[in-house]
Amino acid sequence: TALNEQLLDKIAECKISSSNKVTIVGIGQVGMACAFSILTQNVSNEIALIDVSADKLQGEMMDLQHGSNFLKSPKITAGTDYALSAGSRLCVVTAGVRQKEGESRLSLVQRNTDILKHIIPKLVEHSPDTILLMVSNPVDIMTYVAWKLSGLPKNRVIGSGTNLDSSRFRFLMSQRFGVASQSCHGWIIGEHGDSSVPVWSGVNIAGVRLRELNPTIGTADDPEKWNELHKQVVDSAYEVIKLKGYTSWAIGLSVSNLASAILKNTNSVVAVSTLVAGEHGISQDVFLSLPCVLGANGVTHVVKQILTEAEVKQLQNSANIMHEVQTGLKF
Ligand SMILES: NC(=O)c1ccc[n+]([C@@H]2O[C@H](COP(=O)([O-])OP(=O)(O)OC[C@H]3O[C@@H](n4cnc5c(N)ncnc54)[C@H](O)[C@@H]3O)[C@@H](O)[C@H]2O)c1
Ligand SMILES: O=C1N[C@](c2ccsc2)(c2cccc(Nc3ccc(F)cc3)n2)CC(O)=C1Sc1ccccc1Cl
Repeated sequence: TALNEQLLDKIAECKISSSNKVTIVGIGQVGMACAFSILTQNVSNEIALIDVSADKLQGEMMDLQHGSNFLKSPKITAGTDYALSAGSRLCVVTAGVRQKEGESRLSLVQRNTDILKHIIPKLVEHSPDTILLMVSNPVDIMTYVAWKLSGLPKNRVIGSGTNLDSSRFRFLMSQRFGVASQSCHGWIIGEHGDSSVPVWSGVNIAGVRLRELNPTIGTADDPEKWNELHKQVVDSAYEVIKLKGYTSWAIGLSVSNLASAILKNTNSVVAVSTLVAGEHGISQDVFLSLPCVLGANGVTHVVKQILTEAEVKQLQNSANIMHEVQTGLKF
């Protein structure tokens, strides 16, 4: 008899799938950092990789599989066929094309929209109950496009939004105070990237608001120039690109953290891009980041922050810009 039978007494069939399957579409720098973070942090042990380049898929799958001995028996599959994604609890989309030299933002958005037209419907076809987590840029617009293409309810279509912006902000805060980043509380909301909004009134350590200690914080006449912290969040993104050509580790860890909230139903409050129509006087169907309660059913609550008039104005301005770009898109 075969060695297998000599060694093992079969009791029952193995289950095909655990209940924590994650599909990652786009296995570039960001997609693979997401996969690696999710596996090494034991957020999931079932990952499907999907892309357009078959060789890269096979290579990345094999390379990850070879690390199985150091992980919790991961099941890693890879291919160009979306049937591989069937039964996913979460689908992370990092597929996209890079801005060409001198390419306009709108043309990049249309090219990335065209890519999503092929990706989103197939993900939903194979996993109708999935949650979509968009990372591709411009992420707030791509999350809106994914919501329209998927037909999923708004709680199950999420963008990584200002999650990375906020984590960079907290890191910079931790550097200035010499306190762990996880003990530095600060929320960046609104549009991901250059036009994000730091909510200075809420920046605190152990509940002690910096604004109460220094009422000029975040304004131009602050002698300690704390608004530099937000500017550094933006500048450091450009700095990393200049130095290594892309970003991967921080966004990978940020996505792994969001995946953990969803798969473990932790109901964590996180900054993510959600449909903000009805919040802070915004009426358009646009996705921007606010503090959201995130669990197994996606975004179940939005925290109603008390914002200054200036902060609300910035959000409404971003909403108008998003809306304008969205109406210019061909689906
Ligand atoms: N939201 C954020 O905070 C944040 C941070 C960093 C990067 N990003 C964005 O993430 C995206 C990916 O960045 P990257 O550095 O990994 O880029 P990359 O070029 O390294 O990877 C993109 C991947 O998408 C794949 N792809 C292209 N067309 C596809 C299709 N039709 N179907 C499936 N896969 C397809 C490519 O083959 C490639 O592997 C970019 O849009 C980038 O701007 C967002
Ligand atoms: O850390 C990054 N790197 C990117 C990047 C990664 C690979 S190539 C460029 C980056 C860095 C700097 C600018 C920028 N702009 C951009 C705008 C619209 C797009 F569709 C794509 C990119 N993007 C992508 C991105 O979103 C980030 S976070 C980021 C960017 C700008 C300001 C603040 C933050 Cl927190």
